[in-house]
Amino acid sequence: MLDEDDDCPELVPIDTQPGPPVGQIPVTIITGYLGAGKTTLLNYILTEQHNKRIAVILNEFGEGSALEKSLAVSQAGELYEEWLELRNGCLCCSVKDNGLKAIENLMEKKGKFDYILLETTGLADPGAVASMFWVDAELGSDIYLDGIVTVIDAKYGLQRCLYYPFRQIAVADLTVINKTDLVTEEELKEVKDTVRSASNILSCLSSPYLGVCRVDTCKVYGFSDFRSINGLAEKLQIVKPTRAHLDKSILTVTFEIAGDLSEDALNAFIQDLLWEKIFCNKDGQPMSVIRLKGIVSFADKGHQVMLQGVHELYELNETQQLWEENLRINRLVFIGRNLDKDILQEKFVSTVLLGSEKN
Ligand SMILES: Nc1nc2c(ncn2[C@@H]2O[C@H](COP(=O)(O)OP(=O)(O)OP(=O)(O)O)[C@@H](O)[C@H]2O)c(=O)[nH]1
Ligand SMILES: [Zn+2]
Repeated sequence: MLDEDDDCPELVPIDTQPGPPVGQIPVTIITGYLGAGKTTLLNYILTEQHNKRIAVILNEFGEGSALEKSLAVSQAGELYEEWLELRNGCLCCSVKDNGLKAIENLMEKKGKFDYILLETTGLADPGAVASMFWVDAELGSDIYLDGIVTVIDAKYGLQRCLYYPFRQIAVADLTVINKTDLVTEEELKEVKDTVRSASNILSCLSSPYLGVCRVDTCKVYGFSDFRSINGLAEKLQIVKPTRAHLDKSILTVTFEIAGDLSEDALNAFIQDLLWEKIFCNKDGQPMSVIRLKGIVSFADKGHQVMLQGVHELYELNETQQLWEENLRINRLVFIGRNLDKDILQEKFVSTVLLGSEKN
């Protein structure tokens, strides 16, 4: 059961709020750093009984886009239907035109929705995404910004004084502190204090595990009762970005390799990478992985296995998805610093891929 945090302020109606625009569709932005639990929250909302037509838009970008898309599909089955593709990969510059067009196309194809949920990439500045909605409000669009939900990883989210999480908290209408199962009460308190100091959030929730606990989904969308677009504009004024663009030191490496893997060797590879940090790039700097995703094939398993990693934590779970006959392609996405594709791929092939020693 998800506890509403007693210490957090109650939802308070904003006096000057104009009320939800009549006949328009609310968009809720779900943001949060790499691996915080955004997709887990989305999956939860979508599988919950709600009698609402909810469209989901994933804002993926960069080199790993196609791969990440396919990973999201396998994770969520048929729930995800549309992706917001950004041509030049930089959210701040390109979202305004592309984003609205993607949403309007989606509605043309699928009819009207009750709600639209938009998951931003972990490195997105949600303010840039949000601003496209209020600018457009004046132009009479069919959609309007309902609110911003920020998911915080209680274990890793605030640890490293990261820039993006703070900005993401600052613009949030609702902060969901996730992964509280991974921290002590004291650590959780620290996270809550930090979240509060970084924002004037209307409400915050903490979730022991979004994947299994019940989130009161009404709190995650349907903000229009208590917030206004003007309020957001004001908040964004206060938290003007000091860096306009994505963190360039964070790289994405992806590769695809056909064949079966040794499960033990894969575990050893991941542990060397995430725990021992023994892999270095060509300049001798240790690779540091923030996020790891993959679909992998083990010889004795007919189903695809999903790999998920966030900092030092990782898990391998068998999915419902069967491999096609003779078409087993391992797909991996690494996001982090000092990553070198050639070195990672060579190490992976030589140590993890079965039969590679014969090649
Ligand atoms: N222990 C624990 N793990 C969680 C919880 N919520 C999510 N996870 C795990 O965290 C990992 C990342 O979750 P996602 O929902 O994919 O995170 P995300 O924010 O969508 O990730 P990106 O889109 O890659 O930035 C997965 O392995 C989840 O199973 C939680 O409450 N507790
Ligand atoms: Zn996600």
